[in-house]
Amino acid sequence: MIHDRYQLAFKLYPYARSADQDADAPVRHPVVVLGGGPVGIATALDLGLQGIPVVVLDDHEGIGQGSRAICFAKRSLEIAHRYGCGQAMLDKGIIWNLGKVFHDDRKVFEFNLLPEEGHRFPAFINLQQPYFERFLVERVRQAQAEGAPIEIRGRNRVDQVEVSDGGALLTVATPEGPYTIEADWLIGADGASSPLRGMMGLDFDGRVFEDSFLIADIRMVNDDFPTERWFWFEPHFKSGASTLLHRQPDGIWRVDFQIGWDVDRKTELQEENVRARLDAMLGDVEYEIVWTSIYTFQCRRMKKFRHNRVIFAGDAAHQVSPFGARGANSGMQDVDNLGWKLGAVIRGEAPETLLDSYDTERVHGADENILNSTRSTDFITPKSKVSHTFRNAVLDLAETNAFARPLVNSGRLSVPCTYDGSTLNTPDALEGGPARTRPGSPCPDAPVSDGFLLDGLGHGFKLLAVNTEVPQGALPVVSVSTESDPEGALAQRYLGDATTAVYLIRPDQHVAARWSSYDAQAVSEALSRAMGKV
Ligand SMILES: O=C(O)CCc1cccc(O)c1
Repeated sequence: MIHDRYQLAFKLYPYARSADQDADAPVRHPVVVLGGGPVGIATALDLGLQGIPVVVLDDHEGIGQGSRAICFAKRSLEIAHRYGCGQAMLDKGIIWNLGKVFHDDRKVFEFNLLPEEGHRFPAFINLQQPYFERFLVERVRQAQAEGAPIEIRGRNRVDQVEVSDGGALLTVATPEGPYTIEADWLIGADGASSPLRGMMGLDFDGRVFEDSFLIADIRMVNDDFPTERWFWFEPHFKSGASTLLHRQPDGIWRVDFQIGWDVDRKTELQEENVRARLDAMLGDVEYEIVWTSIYTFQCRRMKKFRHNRVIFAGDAAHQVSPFGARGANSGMQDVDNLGWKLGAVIRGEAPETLLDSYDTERVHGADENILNSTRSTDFITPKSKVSHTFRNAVLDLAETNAFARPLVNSGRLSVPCTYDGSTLNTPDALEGGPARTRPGSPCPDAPVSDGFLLDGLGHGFKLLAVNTEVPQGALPVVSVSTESDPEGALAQRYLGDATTAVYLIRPDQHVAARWSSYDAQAVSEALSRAMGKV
């Protein structure tokens, strides 16, 4: 029997009997993904679009209710765009770049997350997680129709895993009884409480935060709040020790109230108690409560994300607080990193050890997210009288003194990390090159003659030639000229003080190497290193 753990927002992959259930012996698949959330489906899309057969197993038949993650960062949209569904997300989402911070009844300061032009995507969109997931699944359906070997099996719950050097044997429960399948590679994208992690006896290291937040998603018409992120420390309306406000599509607003550790959840979630907080905040405004929930959080990660042929991604591997929106967004960066590496290993183009770099690079990313998340949580919820006094002094100072503003931390919002020190990087050889595009960096977008740079980079290794000639050879070349960008964004992001540049770009659009001119031997060595062959 398979019980629902939650209600569905969209039923997208109803149970259907698979031929594997009637096979005499367990059928073997190159990749099995556990979990049909954003990370699992994006992994399937990434691999399926490379032509690698993937089976996704999920114990539900679609996407769970509740808006949950609502802030999707520029990098997630760029990744989704490469998969073919970023524009649909952008069209539905609420675009925002600006954040405002308040203390009591005063505005302390505001910040712009994307203070420069020349990017296809904004710093953030707000979009309910069910929509984000639905766009991914709809793209899977389209890709399947075009021949991508992706299968999503709803109401398939993995109850047992036997891991071996060559992969894993899975026992899968279905409404028609259990069956077994084998996987060369098993991806654990089964969420924060990952049953796979439990079955393998693996655990987390990290910190539990003793505080609770009440989420209320409400439908209201209120143009007094613009499309910005508003964060109040100790708000004058006293609905919580802090309060966060975001606008979502469909006239919905997300309010997070910090309500303390020692709370009775049932009482707090009673409608009259939720309304009391909202009324104090909103005054004489009509609204309808759409969804409420209480969350606590932890900042933690698994020691290792790769366990031979089993690889963990997203919340199954690492968790942070919601502040900074680093949860779902870092999961998308995991997929971006894993997809091309696993594809190259399965095709026999790279050694299996390339996947160790997934571990080191994404552990590095998780540590950066955990550090940021921990710092913002400590600032939002000071743990002693002294730190509370210090925190409020910083807020007071920041109101009139710009130097204090970087110390205010209501959540540092998600940006992709730079893989400094990665063994896949070749030492920087572009004299005068900008720091933001040093080896290991995610490529910033830029305007080019026919649109945006990242569209041209697409998937697969590329050579990016800026103001110079590179012969077509083993790698596709993307040639751009700063003449086509009178505003100078391309030059600023990719040349700095140099006049010409050649970049080796990885399939996840991170810089692997850069030089001032083309040198076939140097490119060939850098490519080998980026494929984990050196
Ligand atoms: O603005 C932020 O820092 C994140 C907002 C957010 C993200 C996910 C859930 C949630 O309740 C708030």
